[in-house]
Amino acid sequence: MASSFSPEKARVPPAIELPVPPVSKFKIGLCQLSVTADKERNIAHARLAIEEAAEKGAKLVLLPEIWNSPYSNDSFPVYAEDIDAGTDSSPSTAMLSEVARSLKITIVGGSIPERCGDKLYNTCCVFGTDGKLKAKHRKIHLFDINIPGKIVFEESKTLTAGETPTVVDTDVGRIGIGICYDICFQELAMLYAARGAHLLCYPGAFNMTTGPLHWELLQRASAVDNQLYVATCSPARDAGSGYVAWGHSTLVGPFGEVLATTEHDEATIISEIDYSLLELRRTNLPLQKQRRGDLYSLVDVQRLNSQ
Ligand SMILES: NC(=O)CC(=O)C(=O)O
Repeated sequence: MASSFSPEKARVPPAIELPVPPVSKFKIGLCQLSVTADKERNIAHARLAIEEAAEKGAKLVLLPEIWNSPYSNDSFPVYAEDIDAGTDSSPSTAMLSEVARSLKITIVGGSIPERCGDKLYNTCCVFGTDGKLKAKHRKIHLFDINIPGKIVFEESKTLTAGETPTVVDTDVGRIGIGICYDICFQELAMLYAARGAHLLCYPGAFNMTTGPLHWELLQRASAVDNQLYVATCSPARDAGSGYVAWGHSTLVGPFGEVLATTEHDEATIISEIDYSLLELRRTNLPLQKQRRGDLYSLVDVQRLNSQ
C-alpha cells in the first residue's frame, strides 16, 4: 500500500510523555552466547544461559542476533522457523516462551531466521512473564555492506526487510527493538524515544571492521541523544566461523555511560537498570524542551498515517 505521507502534513504531534515504568530498578542479563551449526545444542545452550541469568536476579534477558544458526546466507533458509505456525514449527521460540513463563521473566529473544510463506526475515520475538509473545520485530534495515578487502555481506540475498518499528510495553518498561544494523539509523532510536521508550534493545552481531569503531559509539550516541538506556547483545566470537562477530555486549545508561560490557568470549553480563535516572538526566539536560521543532523535526510516518 502506498504511504499517504505528504510534506504538508509533516507536523509531528509532540513527543509522548515518558510513561511511568511498572518497575523502577531491576537487573538485566545479556547472554553473549557461543553459536554452533548444531541447532538443538544452540537452543539447549541458550536455555541454560537464560536460567543462569535469572538465577542471578535478571528480570529481563536479552539474547544475540541469530543465536540458533550460523550467521550466513546459506544457513538462514536451513535454520529458519515458522514462528506463527505454533510451537512445533518453532522450537527456538517455544523454548523462549516456556522459559519466560516458568521463570516469570521478560525475554527479548535475540533474533532467529523466520520463514513466513516464501519470505525469510531476521526476527526478534519478545516474551512476557506469562510466556506469551508480546512483539515480533523483523529487522528493518538489512545488512548490505561492501568494504573491499574487509567485509562483504548482503542479507538482502536471502532476507526481506521488516516494515514496522517495534515498541513494546513489558513488566520491565517500554522497550524499543532494533536488530544490529538497525542501530546505524538514529532516526529509529529517536522515533522510539518519541514514543516513550525507556530502553532500547539491540540484538546484534557487528563485524570485525565496523565493530571496533562503531558498535559502542552508536550505542552511546543513541543513549545520550535520546536520554534512555541502550542494551546490546552479540554472539561470542568464533574466529573459525564464516562470519566473525565483534562481541562486546554492553549496557549503556541515559548519560551515555557504559554500565557493563565484556570482551568477545562467551559471557553473561548482569547489570542494574534504574529508571529514576531517566528523569534525573532529562532534568539535568532538558534536551526535549530545548529542541528546535521550528527548525527541524522527526516525522513519525506511522503515527501521521494513523490519524
Ligand atoms: N548483522 C549486522 O547487521 C552487522 C552490522 O550491522 C555490522 O556493522 O557489522
